[in-house]
Parts: sequence; C-alpha cells; structure tokens
Amino acid sequence: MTSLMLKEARSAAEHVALQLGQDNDRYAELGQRLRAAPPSSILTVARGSSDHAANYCAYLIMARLGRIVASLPLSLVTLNKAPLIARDALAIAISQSGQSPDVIEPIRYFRDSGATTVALVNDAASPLADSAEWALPLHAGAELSVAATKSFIASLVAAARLTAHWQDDAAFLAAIDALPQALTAATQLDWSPAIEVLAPSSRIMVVGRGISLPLALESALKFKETSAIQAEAFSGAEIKHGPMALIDEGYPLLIFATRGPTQTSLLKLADEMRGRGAKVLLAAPDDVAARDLTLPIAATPDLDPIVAIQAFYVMAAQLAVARGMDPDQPRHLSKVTKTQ
Ligand SMILES: N[C@@H]1[C@@H](O)[C@H](O)[C@@H](COP(=O)(O)O)O[C@@H]1O
Repeated sequence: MTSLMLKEARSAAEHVALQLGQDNDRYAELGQRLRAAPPSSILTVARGSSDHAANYCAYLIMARLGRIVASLPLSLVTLNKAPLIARDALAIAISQSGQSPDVIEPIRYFRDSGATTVALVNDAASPLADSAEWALPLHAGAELSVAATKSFIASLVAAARLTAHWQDDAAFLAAIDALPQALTAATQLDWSPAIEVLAPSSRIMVVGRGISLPLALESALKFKETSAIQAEAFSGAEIKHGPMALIDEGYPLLIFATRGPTQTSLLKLADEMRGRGAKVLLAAPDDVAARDLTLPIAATPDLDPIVAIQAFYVMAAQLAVARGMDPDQPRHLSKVTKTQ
C-alpha cells in the first residue's frame, strides 16, 4: 500500500521548487525592513509539527543573526490575556492550515499592538493568512494525510528564506536554491534498518541537539501519530539530566547527528549509549563510519535538517504500514485541530 503520507512526503522537492520560484521580492522587502528597523523582541507562534518548524526558524535566527527568539506560550494571549508589550516586536506564525484560534489570535493581538507579523502558511486563503501583515505562502499544495510532511519541509524552507533575506546572505540563498535536488536524493536513501528495529518496538527516545533538535521533536511526534510508538525527544545534553535512567538493554534510541558544532557530542553520546546496552540507531552523514542510517546533506550544514527529515519521513510512512497501521488516519487525530 502506498499511503498518502508516503506520496506527499516524496513530493516535497517539487513543492519546494515551486515555493523557491515565488515571492522572492516579498522576502527581500521583508528582509530589508528588518535590517532597517530591527525588532526589539522576536517570538514564534505555532502548534504541532509547525511548532517544530518554528523551533528550527528560531535556531537559525539566533545562530545566524544573533537575535534571541522565544516560543510564545499561546495561552498567554488566548487565556491569560497578559499585557504583552508588542510594539517593535516581530511575531512569526507557522501553520499548514492557518485555522487554529490559538495561532490566529496572538497574531491579531501582535498586529493590533504595533508588531511586525509574519505568517508562513500553506493555506493562503486562511484566517491566519488574512491576519498577518506578511503572509508568505508555503506552496506545498493540498496536504490530505493527517500527518504533515511536505508542508513541514516547506515551512523549514520558508524559515531559511526569511533568515537568508534578513541577513542578505547570497551564499545562504544559493544553498537554499539547491534544496530541490538534495531533497530528491534524500528520498532514495535506504532506512530499512530503522524499520527492522522499530517495527516491534513500543517505545523510543529521539535525540538531536542545536539545529538537529527540531528533527528529534518532529520525528518523535510522527512515531506517536502514525506508528503509535511512545516516543520522546531530547537534546543530547538534556538526556543526561534524568531521561537516561530509563535506558535498559535494547532500549531503542534514534540519534540525529547532523553536521555542525553539535555533531561530535552526539557521536560521543551514541557510543556511550551503546555501552549502556541501548539499541542505537545513529543517523549521520556518510563520512561517519559508525552510522546505522545515512543522513543526506544539503549545500550547507544549516540546511541539513531539511533533507534529513525528508529521509526520515519516507521511513516513517513505511514503518507505520509495517506495524499494520494506516498513517493517513491516526486514531483520535484530525488534519485541522482548533485549539484555544
Ligand atoms: N494533526 C495535525 C498536526 O499534524 C499539525 O502539525 C497541527 C498544527 O497544524 P497547522 O500547521 O495546520 O497549524 O495540527 C494538527 O494537530
């Protein structure tokens, strides 16, 4: 059976190519405005997979522009009605559907209070797109599987474009333009060793660090949503502050050791965890001999998470089927969830 999830995941490259051909002037204008009048505070507004994309967006902005970004607890606006000072702030919402009230309401609050508001949103006719000053469509096309795949990848790409234009960094923009090819290559990788380990498993820890933490968060959500595996995501540093006590013989651990400053610490962690008896699936680029799964690479390490999640999604869709589940219809879940 070819699930919609698998089909949609595999089509990400073509949608990313579509996105990259559009809205360049708007991204450039937004970047120019942010350079001319830097925001006093920056926050992200999102739920679910889109919140993991927001985590990546925040990391890029902090690492490349040195500006601190916080994830807004949405209830501060929707339930607490806190008197947040929004003047000169930059609020970035990310959403596939653009429908959830707790994503829309904070953007309306921030816009009414004088902030710059941006929505990276797939449904360009959604209430979220209408509410933000800068609605930048993801161009991922209709996504029907409950589990977000191509829209998540398109969100990461939009986040990278926002950052690159804000930095006015031609080299980073050129690296982003090479993503469609790298994504296509990523769909070809063989991650079947992960399916063998995880098909009979009921639990897993997923580990990343720094720019690869959003990958761990997103993968853990997919394990839960589509394969009903109890999955938790941790930073490679955080895991030592308690969660490690859970590790016993054969405990499955997926580690995303993408390139960059955090990679060495994750490779060391993989060794340590093997020593404690864990069943480690080390995902790393092909220059890492100890890897179990090959991570694809992009033109620059900051974009590696985008191609890494592409390889993961293909495996996750197949894993669900191997576990006898339909990844397109996870129990209790809907495509659009409206929370307050
Ligand atoms: N099951 C979906 C998730 O897959 C999605 O990530 C989340 C956020 O949705 P959106 O990106 O449309 O705001 O909503 C639902 O709960």
